Amino acid sequence: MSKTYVAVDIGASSGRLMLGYSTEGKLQLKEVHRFKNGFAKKEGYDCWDIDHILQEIFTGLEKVKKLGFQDVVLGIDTCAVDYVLVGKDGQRLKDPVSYRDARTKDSIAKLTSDLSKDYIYEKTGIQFLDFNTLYQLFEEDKDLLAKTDKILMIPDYIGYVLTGKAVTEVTNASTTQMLSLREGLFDQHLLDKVNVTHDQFPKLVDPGTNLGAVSDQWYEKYDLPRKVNVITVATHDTASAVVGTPATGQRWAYLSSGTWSLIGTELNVPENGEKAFKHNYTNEWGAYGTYRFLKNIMGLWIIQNVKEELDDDYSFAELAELASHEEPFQQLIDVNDDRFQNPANMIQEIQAYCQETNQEIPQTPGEIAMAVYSNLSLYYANELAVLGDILGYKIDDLNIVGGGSNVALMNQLTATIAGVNVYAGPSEATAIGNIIVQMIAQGDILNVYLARRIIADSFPIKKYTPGQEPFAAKLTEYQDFLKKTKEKTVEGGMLA
Ligand SMILES: Nc1ncnc2c1ncn2[C@@H]1O[C@H](COP(=O)(O)OP(=O)(O)OP(=O)(O)O)[C@@H](O)[C@H]1O
Ligand SMILES: C[C@H](O)[C@H](O)[C@@H](O)C(=O)CO
Ligand SMILES: [Mg+2]
Repeated sequence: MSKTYVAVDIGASSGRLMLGYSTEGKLQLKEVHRFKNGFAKKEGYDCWDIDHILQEIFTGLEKVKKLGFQDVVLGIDTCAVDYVLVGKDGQRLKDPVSYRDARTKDSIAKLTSDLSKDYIYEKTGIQFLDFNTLYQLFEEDKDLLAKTDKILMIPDYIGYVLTGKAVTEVTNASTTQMLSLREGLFDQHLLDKVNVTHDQFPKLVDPGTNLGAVSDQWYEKYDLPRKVNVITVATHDTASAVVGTPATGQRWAYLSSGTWSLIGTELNVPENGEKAFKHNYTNEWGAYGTYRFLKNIMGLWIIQNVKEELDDDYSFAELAELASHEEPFQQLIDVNDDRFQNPANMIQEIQAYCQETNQEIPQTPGEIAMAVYSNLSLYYANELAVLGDILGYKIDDLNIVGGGSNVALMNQLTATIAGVNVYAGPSEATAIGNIIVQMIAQGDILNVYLARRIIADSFPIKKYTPGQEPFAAKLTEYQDFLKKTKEKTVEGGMLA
C-alpha cells in the first residue's frame, strides 16, 4: 500500500476530507468527513465562514486519527478567485468575501475605462468574470489594503493557518486575472491598478510544493494524527478536477459539473486569440505546465437554489428522478444569464424569464428541474461546438466529472445534442486529482498520464453514446434563441 493521503476539497456547496491510497495498482478513496459550505451576509457582504471551514478540517483530521492513520500527507483545494487579507501580525484582517457578493457587479466597466480589455486578455488570457480577484481588489477597502501584509488565496490561507508557511499556488493565482502568461508573474500594470504591490502576494509555487508539517500549536487543541505533512496541490478545485479526469485519446473535453459547470480542455500552450477573446474563454493555469482552456457555465448552482427553495423536501437524486418524467426543452433558457448568478429567489427568476420570453412556465419540481437540466445540456452542447471552432477540431469525447455526473438524463441529453460520447464519473474527481498531485510529489505515481489510467481502472465510469434521439436538431434552435435573447438583452425589453 502507498502512503496515506488526505484530500481537503472545499466546494462552494460542500466540503469534504477524503482518504486516498493505492493498493494493487488501484486507487482507493474513502470519505472521512463531509460538511455543508456556503456564504452568509456579514457586515453587509456575502462572506465565507472561514472559521467554520477550518474547524471542520480539524474535525476531519481527528476522524482520520480515530481511523488509525498517524502519518498522512495532506492537500487543500477550494473554489477560485476569493482571498484573505492578512495583517503584519499574521492575523486575518476580515472574513473573505464570496465571489457571489454584488460588490463587483459594475467593476469590469469601471476598471477597463482606462485599461483595455484587449490588454488584460492579451496579458492574462483569463475570462472576464466580474468576480475575478482583480475586480474584488479594485473594490476592496483601500485602508485595509494598505494594512495588508499578505493577500492569500483561500486554499493558501488554509495552508498558512495549518503550517505557518505562506505561498501563492499558480493554478489558483491564475484565476485572479492578474498573472501574466508571458512573464509568469503578477502583471505590474494590473497590480498598480488595484493599489497592490508584488510583495503582498507570497512567492508563486507550482502544484506539488512541500509546505511542511502542521504546526505544533494545533496539537494542543486537537487530537490530530502524529504527522500531517501539507503539500500544495492544484489548489483551484477545478484544476484538481482536471487532474482527476480519466480522459484518454486526443480530442477530449472535460465538464467539471458541480456548483459551476466548467467545460473545456487541457492545452500545452495558451489560446488567447481573437476567437477565444470573443467567446470569453479562459486559460487558467493547470498542473504540470498545462492550461485549462475553459468556460464557466452557471451549473448546478441553479438546482441547489431550487432544492433549497423547495425546503429541501427533495434530494438531488429525487429532483433528477422527477425531471426524468418530464419532456425536455419545454422552454429554452440562457442558463448563463447573469440574472441567475445570485437572485433573491431562483424558482421565481426562472419563471419570470419564461414569462418574459413568452414561453410555457414550469410549475412543478419536476418541470422546473427538467427545464434546468435540459437547458444546461443545450448550453454544454453549444459550448462544445464553440470550443471545437476555436481549436479547429471536433471534440469526440466529453468526460463529465463532479456531482453532476450523477444526473443520467443530463449526460444522455448532452451526448445526443452534442453528438459526442459522454463518459460520466468519477463524481469525486476533484478530491482524486488533489490526491494524485500529492502521490506524484511523493513518488507513488510517475505522472498524470499514468494516474488517469489508474483512475479509469479504479472508479465506475458510465458511457453515454449520441444515439438517435430526435433532439440533435434542437441545438440550432437553441443557438438562434441565445443570439436573439442576447440582442434583446442589449436593447432591453420583452422578446417579440
Ligand atoms: N445523486 C445525485 N443526483 C443528482 N444530482 C446530484 C447527485 N449527487 C450530486 N448531485 C449534483 O452535484 C452537485 C454537487 O456537485 P459537487 O459535489 O461536485 O459540488 P461541490 O464540490 O460541492 O461544489 P463545487 O462545484 O463548488 O466544487 C449538487 O449540487 C447536485 O446538483
Ligand atoms: C469562481 C470560480 O469560477 C469557481 O471557483 C469555479 O472554478 C468553481 O467553483 C469550481 O468548483
Ligand atoms: Mg467540487
